[in-house]
Amino acid sequence: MMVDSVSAIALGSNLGNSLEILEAALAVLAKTPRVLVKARSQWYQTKAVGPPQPDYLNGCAILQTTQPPLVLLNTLLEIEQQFGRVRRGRNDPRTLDLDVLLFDDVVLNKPELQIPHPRMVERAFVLVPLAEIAPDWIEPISGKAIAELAKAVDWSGVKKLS
Ligand SMILES: Nc1ncnc2c1ncn2[C@@H]1O[C@H](COP(=O)(O)OP(=O)(O)OP(=O)(O)O)[C@@H](O)[C@H]1O
Ligand SMILES: Nc1nc2c(c(=O)[nH]1)N=C(CO)CN2
Repeated sequence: MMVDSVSAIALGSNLGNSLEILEAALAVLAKTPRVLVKARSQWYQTKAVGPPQPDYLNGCAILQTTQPPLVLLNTLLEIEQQFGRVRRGRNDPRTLDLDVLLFDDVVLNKPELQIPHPRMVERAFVLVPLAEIAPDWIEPISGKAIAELAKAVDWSGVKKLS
């Protein structure tokens, strides 16, 4: 029997027409077999974390899926490629970045997939949009709710797209 799981994902873009790319990526996800888009946050304009580069647009979505974690990761990587992401170094500008943040209460530590996303708890550009749509979800490593984690980070680089 296939059991549905719930996953939180992060979307980001800082190259090209980011708003169009992010909307199109969500549309592709919504048409993907065995994936339902249950909720989506607003888009946020965020100061780039890491080396100097253009601001990002970031947002989050909640998916219901029967795809296991590694299959979902592959789905996301395929969509990234569809939107022309050229992989350079970590933290380089990108047309589309899709990350798995949470997957039920799974903790996974494979080289190709870490869940929860190890850097999510320190990233306002993830926690602020995620708190909009999943404030009560407990991040299983810290044991803290997303709303609580969001309160603990600096929101100054994150503003709702008007
Ligand atoms: N939770 C996860 N979500 C997405 N990719 C992950 C995750 N955990 C590990 N990875 C691996 O990370 C690889 C590189 O990801 P990517 O280039 O998007 O990193 P990044 O976005 O530059 O950095 P960051 O992970 O800090 O956001 C992916 O190919 C994937 O195998
Ligand atoms: N504001 C912001 N900064 C980043 C982002 C991102 O999505 N938004 N992604 C990064 C690498 O994944 C590095 N820095």
